[in-house]
Amino acid sequence: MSPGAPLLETRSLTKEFRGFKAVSDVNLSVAEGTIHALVGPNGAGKTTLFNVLTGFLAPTSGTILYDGQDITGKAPEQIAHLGIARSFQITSLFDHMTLREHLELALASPTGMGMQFWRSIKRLSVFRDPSMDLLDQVGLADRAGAPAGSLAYGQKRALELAIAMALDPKLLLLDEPTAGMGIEDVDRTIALVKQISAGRTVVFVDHNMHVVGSLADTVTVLQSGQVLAEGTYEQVRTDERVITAYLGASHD
Ligand SMILES: Nc1ncnc2c1ncn2[C@@H]1O[C@H](COP(=O)(O)OP(=O)(O)OP(=O)(O)O)[C@@H](O)[C@H]1O
Repeated sequence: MSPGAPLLETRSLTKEFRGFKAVSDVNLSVAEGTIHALVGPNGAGKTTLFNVLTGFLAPTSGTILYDGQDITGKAPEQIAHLGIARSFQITSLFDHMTLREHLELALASPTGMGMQFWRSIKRLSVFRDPSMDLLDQVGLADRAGAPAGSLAYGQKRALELAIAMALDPKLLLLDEPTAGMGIEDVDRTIALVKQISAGRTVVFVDHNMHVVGSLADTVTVLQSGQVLAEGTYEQVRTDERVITAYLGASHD
């Protein structure tokens, strides 16, 4: 695949809920090796689009192409196996498990060992070094033996990023990576996403325009399920249609 070719594409992608089009005729093209932001006022369809892209929801119509392959309608596990990882807006950690155990389990899952977790806990030790590498990448190596429940909020989100990285994904989807963070954690997360995006393609949703402006090569603005505008952050920021959409909607 040539550099800059689309790694992820959607064609006329539509998701209806009882006739209501939450995602409507979306043609998205995410170039390989880029960081691509999805923004839009509340209810624009960003989360629904993420859920469809990752197989958590089946589209009503349209096509999703990943690396030239039609992945429309595939299950989340199948999509994950193709190298697409997703971090969630809502935290999914186990408070009593240590950071290293979270990573060991995540690394074991793609091998199938995760299914036999309780029987094979000793065998998970083969994942100790790679777990430490991942924790190191997100600045949490010194907390490896601590229970996840003891982490501060920003550290929990960093741990979730490390878990998403355990798949060594080609495409990383981040759902509001800075939601609920204070400015220091936001800036640390921006730096972290930049660092882990090397050699990967990243699609993220975020309401924080500082984050979008700092990270995104391309920004797609959604409104009422449709693509309203697309371009660099500077281009969409000054687009009259985008300004009107944001002024006319409540957002956080
Ligand atoms: N399961 C569902 N059933 C019915 N309607 C839904 C469902 N999920 C989402 N919707 C509707 O689809 C529209 C898009 O919602 P979605 O959560 O995708 O927007 P969003 O852009 O992610 O918003 P936010 O920024 O608030 O997270 C909204 O009007 C929402 O009420």
